[in-house]
Amino acid sequence: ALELKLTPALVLLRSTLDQLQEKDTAKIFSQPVNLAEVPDYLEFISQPMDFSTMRTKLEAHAYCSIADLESDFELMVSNCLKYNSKDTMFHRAALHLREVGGAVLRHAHRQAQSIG
Ligand SMILES: CC(=O)c1c[nH]c2ccccc12
Repeated sequence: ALELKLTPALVLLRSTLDQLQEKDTAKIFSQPVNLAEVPDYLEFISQPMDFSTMRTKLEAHAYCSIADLESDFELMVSNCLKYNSKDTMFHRAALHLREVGGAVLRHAHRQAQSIG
């Protein structure tokens, strides 16, 4: 109970990130895109993002709000939509993650308001 009182923001950020990552059932967003395997990736994507990087940033207190977490989530999804053509599993997975992730984030914003 004390931990919840002292660091409710961090607890909420962690639980939101966990819920977002659970929706990535194919685990295509778990780790950074492998630049050795995808040598042209940085020709299209200037700022790569993935869930492991988001988790490192969260634990380093780089996120001050749900909105901060949300912008890295949106960056990660839009990178995927940009790099992968429409007829790929990756592109479809990004569209799906954006939809279901949006619901998770809307709920998290409401919870953040109630924490105050
Ligand atoms: C998330 C994403 O775009 C990718 C995740 N794994 C990949 C492998 C090759 C190209 C792109 C990707």
